[in-house]
Amino acid sequence: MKLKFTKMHGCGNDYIYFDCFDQTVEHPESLAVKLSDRHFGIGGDGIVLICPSRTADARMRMFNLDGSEGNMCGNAIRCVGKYLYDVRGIHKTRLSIETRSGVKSLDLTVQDGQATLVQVDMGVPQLSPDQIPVLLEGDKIVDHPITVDGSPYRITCVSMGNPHCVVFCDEVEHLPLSSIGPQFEQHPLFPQRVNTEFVHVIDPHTIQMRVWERGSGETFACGTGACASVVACVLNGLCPMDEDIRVLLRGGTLTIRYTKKGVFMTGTATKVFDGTVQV
Ligand SMILES: N[C@H](CCC[C@H](N)C(=O)O)C(=O)O
Repeated sequence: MKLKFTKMHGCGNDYIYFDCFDQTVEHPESLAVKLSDRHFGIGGDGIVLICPSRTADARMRMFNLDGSEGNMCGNAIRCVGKYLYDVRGIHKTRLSIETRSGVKSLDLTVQDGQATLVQVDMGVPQLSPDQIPVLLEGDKIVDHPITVDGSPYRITCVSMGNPHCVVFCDEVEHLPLSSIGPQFEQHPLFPQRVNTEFVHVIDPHTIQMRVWERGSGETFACGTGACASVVACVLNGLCPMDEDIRVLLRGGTLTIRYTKKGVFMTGTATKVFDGTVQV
């Protein structure tokens, strides 16, 4: 069977997108593993299905590199918004997209008939340990000491519809992420595994972040992770609320604002190419 796809990325966090309005994708879990391979497949951090929805303009499903289904993806949702506007011709600058963690609202900036910048209302972060989930006591987990692979770390935990653990570091460029990332991901404190952000605060309005994603490993950016990092910065008194914070990622920059109403993420969405694949 042949499937049409579009390769898109948000700050270098790249996925293979399938339009499921017109075609059916069977076994997305195994397809994600096969097609994400950067040597034997198309290459990507996973796959995303853009499906019809009864309650929103579209429904999105995302599958990590290992085939596991994520609840939410900040970089993918911006690309889905761009796809709906540019390709499916839904010419509204406010779009709603259904995810496994609820319906999200998007505001598009359009230039020359194409969506360039997308702002997403990412909702209110969840901080209680059972909602993240993390097996620790308390109403929130802020600057909490844990041991990972024999070394001490301090973690702040946030759910942005998916679980995140934020660790503050003096620098992130030289971190051996491929060895410490999996130790966090598989740590027994996180029964559903976890996405881990390593954050260096440059100044109260600028942070640098690297991420080890549950199910995909190190990616060039993580939208939900950037939001979780800014929430963690506010909880630790490192960044202000209600102001734009720039999050510098390996593949670009996202602007995050944490307000009482929720977290707002703004960033680009980029199409790379269209293709057809035999599956
Ligand atoms: N890259 C994504 C997150 C993928 C989530 C996934 N790794 C999980 O929670 O299983 C983002 O931009 O938010």
